[in-house]
Amino acid sequence: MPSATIEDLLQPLRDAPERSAVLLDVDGVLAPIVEQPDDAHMPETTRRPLIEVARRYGVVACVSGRRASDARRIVSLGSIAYLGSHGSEVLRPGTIAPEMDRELQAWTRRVQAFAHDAYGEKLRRLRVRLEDKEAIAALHWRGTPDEEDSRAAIEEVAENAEAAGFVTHWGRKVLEIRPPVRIDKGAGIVGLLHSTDLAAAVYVGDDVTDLDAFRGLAELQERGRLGYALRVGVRSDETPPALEEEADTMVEGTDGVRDLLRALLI
Ligand SMILES: O=P(O)(O)OC[C@H]1O[C@H](O[C@H]2O[C@H](CO)[C@@H](O)[C@H](O)[C@H]2O)[C@H](O)[C@@H](O)[C@@H]1O
Repeated sequence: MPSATIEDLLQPLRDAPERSAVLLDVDGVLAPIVEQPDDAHMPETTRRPLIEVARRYGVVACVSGRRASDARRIVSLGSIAYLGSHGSEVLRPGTIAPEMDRELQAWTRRVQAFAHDAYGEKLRRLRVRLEDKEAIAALHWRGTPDEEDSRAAIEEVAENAEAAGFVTHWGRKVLEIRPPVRIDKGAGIVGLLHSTDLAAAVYVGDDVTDLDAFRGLAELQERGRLGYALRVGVRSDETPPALEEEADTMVEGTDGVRDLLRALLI
């Protein structure tokens, strides 16, 4: 039996667009991975079908590890929702101020103080970059002169962070130092969609944090809020094995995502 094409898998969404949700991760999905997080951008060839998808489908949202406002800056579309800080923040369509999880917000000063102390001479010399996401601090080593040494130095920081009671999370050449509160893209999605009645939804992601989002779709199905769910992984040279295992299908890089958006419009 030939395996189903992406068009076949998207058919339940295309059959009922106004009762379907299109949920997209940002970095590595809509925006190609680049060395400097500030340089990330979404190509115009992806932006065009995304605008049309936002017009046609009932719910369209970006679900990112970045601050919600930062995700919106990159995608630059005001008519859709943004779930930031891995689902802990929501920026609703047309609004300016994001709603942030209060428990998470209460940790901001403690996380920033730890990150300030940890980001010392050694990490600066290795050219590791610190990204301040308020209640989450991220240390990036992509493109540093010695990525191996940088990662080793960051591993020490991770040990200290755990010992100090924070939670650490490894992503694509990035360590996140997080408060010990639940941070989960799946919970964010369930929060956004818990009162809807959706025929179908697709989630597209490229990293381990997106597995929670896959599980969020399953939770909505269990609660009777969602019919058909499609989990799409985006392949790269950094694909975590668990993503391939849990995805219903894989597409090739950000070009594959652009093609998926186009296929939603056929
Ligand atoms: O959930 P996402 O939208 O995929 O966000 C995950 C992280 O994305 C960013 O870091 C990643 O992309 C950078 C730009 O391409 C790249 O330089 C870095 O190596 C990647 O880890 C962002 O900076 C993080 O805050 C997000 O958590």
